[in-house]
Amino acid sequence: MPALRPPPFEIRPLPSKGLGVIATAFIPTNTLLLVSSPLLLLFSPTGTTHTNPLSAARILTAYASLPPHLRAAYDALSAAPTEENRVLGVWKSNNFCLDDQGTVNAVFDLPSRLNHSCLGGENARWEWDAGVGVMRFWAERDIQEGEEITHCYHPDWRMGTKNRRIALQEEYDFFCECVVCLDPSEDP
Ligand SMILES: C[S@@+](CC[C@H](N)C(=O)[O-])C[C@H]1O[C@@H](n2cnc3c(N)ncnc32)[C@H](O)[C@@H]1O
Repeated sequence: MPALRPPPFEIRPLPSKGLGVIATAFIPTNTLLLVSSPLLLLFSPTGTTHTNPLSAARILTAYASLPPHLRAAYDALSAAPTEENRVLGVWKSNNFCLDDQGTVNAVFDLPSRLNHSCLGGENARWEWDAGVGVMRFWAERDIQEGEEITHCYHPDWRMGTKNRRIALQEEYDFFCECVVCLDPSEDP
């Protein structure tokens, strides 16, 4: 199934989140939102984790070998503020771990503009098609016009808002302002 053309969303600046993706029309559940090839794809036979990430040297070497148009797209992405090296900052902010073992990691262009929502607040999901080498994003539920399209960066975290925000800050370098964390009725 091809993704909708023109896409039913646009990238806009959002308060406290940088850029984000906003639906420009009603999007029914299970709509294919986008299909994207990696800008930078790295394999790690032993697998990566938060505490055992890819080495800076591997990321920098791979970045240096990118053709100029892919490097420009990579450079345009947002970067984690605590990384001194911007290439590493972009990797930290935007890399997707594409398999359960952490052996395939990649940065994409448009998928990088989707902000995070903690579990229950997200409305999109992705899959990695290793055979074709593309990521596909789908509407997880009906999305209303004007709603932000988000996915859950770390669905395993089922803890109170305070602890989840600390964990997100440690792993992803941002203070979460998602709908779940902003809901005063949520478990603090
Ligand atoms: C993958 S990028 C998402 C797109 C990004 N906002 C941009 O401007 O390109 C991840 C970064 O977006 C911001 N972000 C994502 N989800 C957020 C959230 N729930 N609350 C606050 N900032 C968020 C953080 O700066 C994070 O490092």
